[in-house]
Amino acid sequence: MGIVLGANQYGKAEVRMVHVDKSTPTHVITDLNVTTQLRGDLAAAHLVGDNSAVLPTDTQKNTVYAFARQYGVGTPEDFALLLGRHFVNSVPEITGARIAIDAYSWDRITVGGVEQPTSFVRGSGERRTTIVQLDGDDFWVVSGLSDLVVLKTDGSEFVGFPKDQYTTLPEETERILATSVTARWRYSDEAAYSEIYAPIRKTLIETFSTTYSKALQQTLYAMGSAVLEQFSEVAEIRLSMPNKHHYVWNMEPYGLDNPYIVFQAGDRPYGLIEAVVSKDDAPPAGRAWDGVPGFV
Ligand SMILES: O=c1[nH]c(=O)c2[nH]c(=O)[nH]c2[nH]1
Repeated sequence: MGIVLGANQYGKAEVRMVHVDKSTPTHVITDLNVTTQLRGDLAAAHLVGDNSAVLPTDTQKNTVYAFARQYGVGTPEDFALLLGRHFVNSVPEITGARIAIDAYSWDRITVGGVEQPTSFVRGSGERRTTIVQLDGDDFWVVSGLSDLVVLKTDGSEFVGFPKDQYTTLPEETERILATSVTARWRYSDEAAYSEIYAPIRKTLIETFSTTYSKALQQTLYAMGSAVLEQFSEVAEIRLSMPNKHHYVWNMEPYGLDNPYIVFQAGDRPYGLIEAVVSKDDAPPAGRAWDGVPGFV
């Protein structure tokens, strides 16, 4: 029997780094969670404990802080590319890298209607995300967001589904539609990451709102299509959307009616709707989706 080493990568997971840009009196805060993973010819490390090509994960962590100080951060995509290129050029045996960054939001505190330049309140749990893959000089950028929670109280139905002996769900022409959107998209060209993020997020939210929903599946597809139609740089978008069920609470035992006014917010289980939506002439994905969890 022979034993072989398969695919491997290593790095520092979840480096929490906060950068404050103080170049103007109105400070700008960037709060990141950075994961670095390197790959290449690391057989000697695994097979015989030869660490001559193993850039320590501790050094990778320090590089995150040092680069923030030396170069600033900019967009998560640009910072990930900066780090990845550095690591790929650091040790001859290291030929590839995967840098994943989640960005947490801070909103400015307003006092008496005036935005404070140096104090912040943590934003929603929503995160801006990026995963950058590098292989030598080649690179792939996936941008996205997660935990974008949206809800609508009208304009949603779910009817016409098959019924068998286990079906108890009533056909509903009125319901709350709510979800927590995780979206990731890849580009066909290099994109202006700082400019494109907010408009894509806005398109997702607006399409959720304006689409009359016959199912969360249809809403998901409409959201993905809208992004592809409006942004020529985006080749493909993947969406994962839990159906955050809201159950009409039965008031009959209390002798009250309940015309979709009072709901029980469900926790678990939840429907989980996921799809890839892409342009039919999208360039090949290459390594863009390698190791991206939580999608079809
Ligand atoms: O939008 C929905 N899609 C489903 O697939 C589904 N299944 C279900 O029970 N409710 C819903 N709602």
